[in-house]
Amino acid sequence: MTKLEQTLQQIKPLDEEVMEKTQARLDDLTKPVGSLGMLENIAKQIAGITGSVVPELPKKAAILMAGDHGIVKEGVAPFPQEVTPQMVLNFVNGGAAMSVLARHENAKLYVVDIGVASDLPDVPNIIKRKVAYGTKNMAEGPAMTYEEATQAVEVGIDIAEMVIREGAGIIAIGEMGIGNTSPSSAIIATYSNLPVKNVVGRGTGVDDEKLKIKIAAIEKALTVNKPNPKNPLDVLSKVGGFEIAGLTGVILACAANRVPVIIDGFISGAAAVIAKEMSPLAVNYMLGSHLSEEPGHKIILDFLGIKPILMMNMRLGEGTGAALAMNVIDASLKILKEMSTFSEAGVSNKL
Ligand SMILES: Cc1cc2ncn([C@H]3O[C@H](COP(=O)(O)O)[C@@H](O)[C@H]3O)c2cc1C
Ligand SMILES: O=C(O)c1cccnc1
Repeated sequence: MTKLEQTLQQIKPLDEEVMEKTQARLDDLTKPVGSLGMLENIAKQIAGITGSVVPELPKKAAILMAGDHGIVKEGVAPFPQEVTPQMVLNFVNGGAAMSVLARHENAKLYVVDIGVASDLPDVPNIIKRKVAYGTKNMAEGPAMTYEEATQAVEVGIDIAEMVIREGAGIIAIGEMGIGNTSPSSAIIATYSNLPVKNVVGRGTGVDDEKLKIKIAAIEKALTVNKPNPKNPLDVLSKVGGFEIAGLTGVILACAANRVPVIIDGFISGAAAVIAKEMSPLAVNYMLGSHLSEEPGHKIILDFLGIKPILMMNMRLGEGTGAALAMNVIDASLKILKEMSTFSEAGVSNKL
């Protein structure tokens, strides 16, 4: 059995019995039943994931995967491709938005080169697991081979398992890759059955003219490759990306190891769509972090059936929304653990 097959087999439903006990405790805390809304749902979900009625605050980590995209040759992105490796260095040097927010949340940031188109310097803290030097131009043919896509998913599984072994109890996912809103849009178009123009957005800020070029390039990629939605690896290899595939692996490994995984924005969401198609049970292990400004993100969250915690008008990626949501998730676990029950506090319950 391959590592991917093994991981898929290991994914089990949430622990319903534990969740019932957690719900009973939540209902016994000094507040009207359900009045803490999503804070209660999050705590209950994490109880069901971890199998602990009152989970401890988990050690936090973030995994950021970086890869490049052949489709940039079509002119789909306003920034040049060299920004991908430049930002990888910025992440490990501590100056990127995600570096700041991961520090703010006390989450260890793991930065992985899974498919950057150039060689990165030998500096500490870049995890080098390059599958290839960027994807091929999907407007002309498949972005990756089937084997490369499988390998990238398995790199994601490896990295997540390493991070979990190092003690992480919750993992935020993020990405960096100039052009990656295009493969993400292609994935969403495939699974939503909506026209490309309805799922695509401006990414890092294409103007009206470039938006037309972007839509045409994605439409061409779908026509040329005819990804088969029944086979998520086929979709991933034909119109995906290395960092997207890696994040799919991270999500699946989190689900297999009963670790909550926080989904970031549009691109992380596309990875989550593939993970759901590979294992519908994996969705139970996902927490939605925020609603991105990228219009297709709502379509993704609806497809996954998960709710965003925050609305911050953000559209950056990197895992920034997922990191920020950690604050709320910690708060939900503190509510479950630290609030008094009616009897403990001597507060009269509902008549
Ligand atoms: C400086 C910079 C930092 C970023 N951090 C994340 N992204 C985000 O923008 C890219 C996707 O948008 P598009 O498809 O339009 O290229 C990804 O790298 C994503 O993570 C960035 C983009 C830039 C330019
Ligand atoms: O929502 C995201 O993740 C996003 C949106 C635009 C550009 N980069 C990332």
